[in-house]
Amino acid sequence: MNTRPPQGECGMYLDVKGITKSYRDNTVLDKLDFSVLKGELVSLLGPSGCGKTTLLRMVAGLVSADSGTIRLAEREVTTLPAHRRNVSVVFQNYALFPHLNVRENVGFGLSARGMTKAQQKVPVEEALALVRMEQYADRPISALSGGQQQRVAVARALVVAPDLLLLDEPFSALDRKLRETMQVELKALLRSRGITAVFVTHDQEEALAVSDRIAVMNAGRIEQYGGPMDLYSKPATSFVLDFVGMSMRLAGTVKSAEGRLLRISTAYGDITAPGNFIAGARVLVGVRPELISPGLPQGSPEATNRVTATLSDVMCLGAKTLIYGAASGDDCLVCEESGAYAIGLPSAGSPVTFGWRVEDTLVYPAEHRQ
Ligand SMILES: Nc1ncnc2c1ncn2[C@@H]1O[C@H](COP(=O)(O)OP(=O)(O)OP(=O)(O)O)[C@@H](O)[C@H]1O
Repeated sequence: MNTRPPQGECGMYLDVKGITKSYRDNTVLDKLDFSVLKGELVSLLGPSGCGKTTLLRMVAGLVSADSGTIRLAEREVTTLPAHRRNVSVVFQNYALFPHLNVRENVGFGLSARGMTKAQQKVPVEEALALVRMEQYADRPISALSGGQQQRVAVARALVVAPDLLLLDEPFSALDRKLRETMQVELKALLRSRGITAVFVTHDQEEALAVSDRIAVMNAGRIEQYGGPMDLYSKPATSFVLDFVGMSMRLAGTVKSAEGRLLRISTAYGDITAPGNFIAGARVLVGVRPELISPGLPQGSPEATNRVTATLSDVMCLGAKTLIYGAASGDDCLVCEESGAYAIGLPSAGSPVTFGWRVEDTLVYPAEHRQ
């Protein structure tokens, strides 16, 4: 159930404005703006070192900002210490207390708030029930699996009824299958309780799976902030194209520009694309692999692009097959077919044609920040 209020019915629940943070001459966050609506599940996605954890810890009150403001639930919290923000954090390593059992771990935040063991009983049992760990209440932490420890960490975070739940790579220590199960479970749990949460992850599939919106971060700034489909189908920058999902990527030079239609030369042939560049501009052409066919796509020839290369590899991944063409430099020639498409394809070394629609072609300036 989606308990997220429709946009416009409430103001920003978390509102981070103009945040800057430097360590000596290393600017980790650069005049960053970031906001979350009440009930939203948002991911901070980006490569290692881009500043995700620093932003999360700043919202939690564990790191101070050099400048800028943070408002949460209609309160200015910029200089409030962590324990006065009513924010819970689930850390990557769970940070459970090994000398306490499951029940004592979950009740820890309530003890810190002065609640007696008797007063804690009901909320702790409710929190354990939420994560389906009631039967483990008396177990020592050391006798739990990784997934069970993660559930305890979530129960401990939720038992204090936080205004905001922050999760720093919460699934990264789990194997792929368990991670996927936990993503589905946690998303359903947060939705059903209307909890506002911010996840930090460097895993784009995880961000796409769990989030209402994703903020893609690069070098201390947010490159794009939007819904998973928006980011995937309309990446605002070549960095987002690269970081979210796979893509065919070709370096090119604009030969001519007529209205909004560009003619671009690439190492594999000329193509046509919509865009706003002048002749001579160096560009990066991007196309999502599932929009490309090995051979001409359906439709009129004028509406299609076609490049030819030598088939270099075919990877059958079960539900889909990736077909690669030999490419030079940073170029990547790839298309995706559903199912075990490899049967009947020419062998490596044969020529292969990649075809796609003009309107599915994305064009960016060639230079971009790494
Ligand atoms: N206490 C600190 N002192 C000095 N530099 C720091 C400190 N904390 C973080 N940094 C630097 O800030 C930058 C951003 O770190 P941060 O942990 O926020 O990145 P991240 O995007 O979360 O990366 P990862 O995915 O690897 O955790 C890095 O260059 C890091 O070395």
